[in-house]
Amino acid sequence: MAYADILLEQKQAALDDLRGVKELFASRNWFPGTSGNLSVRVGDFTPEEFYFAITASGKDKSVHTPEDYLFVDRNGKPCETTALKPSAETLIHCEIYRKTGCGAIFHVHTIDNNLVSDWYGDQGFVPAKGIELIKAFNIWEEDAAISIPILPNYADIPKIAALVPDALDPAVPGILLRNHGIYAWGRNAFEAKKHLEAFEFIFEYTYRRLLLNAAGSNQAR
Ligand SMILES: CSCCC(=O)C(=O)COP(=O)(O)O
Ligand SMILES: [Zn+2]
Repeated sequence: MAYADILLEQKQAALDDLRGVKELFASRNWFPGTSGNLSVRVGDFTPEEFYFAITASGKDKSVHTPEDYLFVDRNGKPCETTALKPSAETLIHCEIYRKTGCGAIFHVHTIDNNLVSDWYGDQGFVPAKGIELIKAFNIWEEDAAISIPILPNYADIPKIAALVPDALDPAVPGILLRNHGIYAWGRNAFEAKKHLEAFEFIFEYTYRRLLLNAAGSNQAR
């Protein structure tokens, strides 16, 4: 499918999804200092050809303007003539779409995801076990355990993007960059939001669990 074949209504639906999610996440302070980026895919998908709407780079994501989003292709190149620059991290979105065929990807920086990604950074994954919110990933087994991958936070984004395919776990719709933030995805904006919220719950739980464990061992001494 060529970009020109994508209907105006499909593009508008993607922009409406992005606007709603952006407003909600901004109200949670999930875009401090212009950080974070959001994308929603439009039209049909093949790994060789796909298109998505993504936030423009460096914008204040707590306000709405006519210059908040643009459409790009599978290589992260704008589909229409525009002065806007796609997110600096667009290539990471490209790799996630290409490998998973998902419909939406949301990236946020939070204190919890930064702290936990750094704490477990050397081992390369955050372990999570027996937390009810793991069910949000459609994993229903009792006392389920997952590992959330962590990649190094290179300044060179293509270098990070190259690591994405091998790091992905098909059962876990998210990936952390160490001391940077999380990318979470889903079949559509609803599911990507659900997954992101579940990850953030797990990170806050993990952080507080570590504090409680540390307090417990201090008391024992
Ligand atoms: C100001 S935060 C540093 C860049 C970043 O990590 C981010 O998520 C926002 O970059 P963008 O180009 O998408 O605005
Ligand atoms: Zn970022």
